[in-house]
Amino acid sequence: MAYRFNIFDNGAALAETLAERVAGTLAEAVAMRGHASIAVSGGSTPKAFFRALSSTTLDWSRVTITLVDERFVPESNERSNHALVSAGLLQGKAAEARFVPLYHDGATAEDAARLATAATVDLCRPFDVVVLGMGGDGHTASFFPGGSNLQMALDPATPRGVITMEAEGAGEPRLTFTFSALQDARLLILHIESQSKKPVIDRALSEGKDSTLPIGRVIATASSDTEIYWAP
Ligand SMILES: O=C1O[C@H](COP(=O)(O)O)[C@@H](O)[C@H](O)[C@H]1O
Repeated sequence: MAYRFNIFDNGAALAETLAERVAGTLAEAVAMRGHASIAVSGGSTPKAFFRALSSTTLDWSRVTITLVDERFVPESNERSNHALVSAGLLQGKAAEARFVPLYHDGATAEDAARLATAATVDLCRPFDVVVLGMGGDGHTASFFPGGSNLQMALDPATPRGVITMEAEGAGEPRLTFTFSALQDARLLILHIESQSKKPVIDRALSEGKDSTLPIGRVIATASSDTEIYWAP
């Protein structure tokens, strides 16, 4: 589908504008349906955005937050995306939101994926907001180039839900929502920061649906338009 590229001078300006855009969409969903759902990314990029979003005014008690993807580690692990969300987003006004984790203690990654699918079944039909990130290798969510379940993850026929992924660049095994669960979000955002990622997203956009970079395939084949937010 189509995309719109929004360029900011710096990460702080991006975070404020993106937080307003996301909060507005969540508030609209609450007004129309009584509740709202959002799946956010982990990694290092979203910290300022999480801070800005957590201080926006809306009825957070009616918002459910989950993750686009998670490392198969408990919240106590410093690489946990859940820990990042707890520290940055589930704070201030947003502390009233409900959080649904993908990781499940004691389970194998496959078991955790099944449990996470069951726990999120009502959230992603479709999500109100999905905020994707992008790694320097062109991965988004845990759709890693060369990933063990990449074809399944990207296949539009794969049911909505959470599956596992292993890949050389991924570190630990991953849990990730499938493309089908993310691609029709009412608001589909891609949040990227750093100069070094600019040529990666430019290449992904120019290659489109045949790109070897998973983010290129996601943007080209998603049924929702993607709003790209980028700052150096
Ligand atoms: O592994 C991950 O990486 C991407 C990008 O992270 P960043 O640190 O380069 O911002 C992230 O979108 C994804 O959620 C995360 O699990």
